[in-house]
Amino acid sequence: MSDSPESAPVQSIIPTDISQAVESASQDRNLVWFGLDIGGTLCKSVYFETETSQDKVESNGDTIDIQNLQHYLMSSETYGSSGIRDSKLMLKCVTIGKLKGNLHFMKFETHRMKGAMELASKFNNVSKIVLATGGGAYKYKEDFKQTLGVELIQYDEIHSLVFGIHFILDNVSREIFYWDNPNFSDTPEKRFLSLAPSSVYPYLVVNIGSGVSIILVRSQKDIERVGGTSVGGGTFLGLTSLLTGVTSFDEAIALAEQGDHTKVDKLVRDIYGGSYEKFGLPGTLVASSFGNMNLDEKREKAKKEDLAKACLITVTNNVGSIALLCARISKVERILFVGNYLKNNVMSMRQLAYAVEYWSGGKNKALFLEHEGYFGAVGTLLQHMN
Ligand SMILES: Nc1ncnc2c1ncn2[C@@H]1O[C@H](COP(=O)(O)OP(=O)(O)OP(=O)(O)O)[C@@H](O)[C@H]1O
Ligand SMILES: CC(C)(CO)[C@@H](O)C(=O)NCCC(=O)O
Repeated sequence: MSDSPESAPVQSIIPTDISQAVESASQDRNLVWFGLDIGGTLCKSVYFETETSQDKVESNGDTIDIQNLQHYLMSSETYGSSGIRDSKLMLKCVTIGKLKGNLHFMKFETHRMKGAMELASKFNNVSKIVLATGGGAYKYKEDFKQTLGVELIQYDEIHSLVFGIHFILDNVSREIFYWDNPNFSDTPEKRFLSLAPSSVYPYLVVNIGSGVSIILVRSQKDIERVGGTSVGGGTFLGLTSLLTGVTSFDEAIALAEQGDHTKVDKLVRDIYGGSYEKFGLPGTLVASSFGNMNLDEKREKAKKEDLAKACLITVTNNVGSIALLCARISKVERILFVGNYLKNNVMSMRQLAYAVEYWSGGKNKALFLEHEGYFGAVGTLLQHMN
């Protein structure tokens, strides 16, 4: 089988040369289950701590490594230089396939994959196979085999995402939320919706990762990638780093929180002196992102904070308007925004909520999910175990 994504099947097809390994790992009930979503910026990892692995701890020769692994993962919420565990998202007592257990959510920067593998190599024999999706499931397949002797079983990233969303909606009651009055009050209310997966269809899912994929989901299995844009979370992080010198996403967000993008962007009112009423464009609308930065006097006054905020608004508005166009073309009202760009990024969520509500005349609503970046990784476990 080719490792190229172009030739990837919808679900994993296990090649002959590893089918035996997979078969024996499945029969032997793999001791430790990991689902990875190895993206362009972040590697998301879901660890399924099962009752089975607890049984094995008592009776198996691999006992020490499993206990060490479990202890290593659970005794801290940070690992190495970029790894973190999102302990608040942990799910207790979920059932996947025939197994019950707890789901733990972790992530680290993909460019640190080599270090992560070195770390993993310290826990021998705990897993013969690891389920994986995202571009890195292809890019790092051989490295996993060579370094760890682990077979990466590949699953398609968009199908994994949708399977993961469906499962989480089915298992978590406070998952979907929206922002009430996103632009009219200083502290907009975050409100949860209880929507059964079956009543959420059809919907558009806008996955804001490094780049952005927009998927029309008619049912769990009837999905279509209806759009995308290369201007996504990677663009925000890249441009903000370039313009302000920040070195992390958290720093970029913190800077943007203090900024004023109107010092950088050219607004409708800068051009009209007010609103462009005939076509419903308010004076405060951005007419041209970064459109004031060709002027020396404006450039001198723009602070790093303002530049960071302008980057955030540029990316967010662009994603919002492409999402809305896709929703119109696809004739759907519900738009779910996911992906790690939204992590601790209330500014972008509010902006998306406001833009979607405003430009659709209240017809469309922007919805968000608590497990924002982990659906793909969860989806690999579901596809393999069900
Ligand atoms: N700790 C972090 N480090 C780097 N980027 C972060 C971090 N937290 C949030 N982000 C944002 O999340 C984006 C990556 O999101 P996500 O993990 O959903 O995508 P990805 O899977 O890496 O990308 P793609 O799906 O395009 O391959 C980054 O581009 C950045 O904007
Ligand atoms: C390439 C992927 C699918 C990798 O997850 C993502 O980064 C993406 O959808 N980028 C946008 C590509 C485009 O449609 O222009």
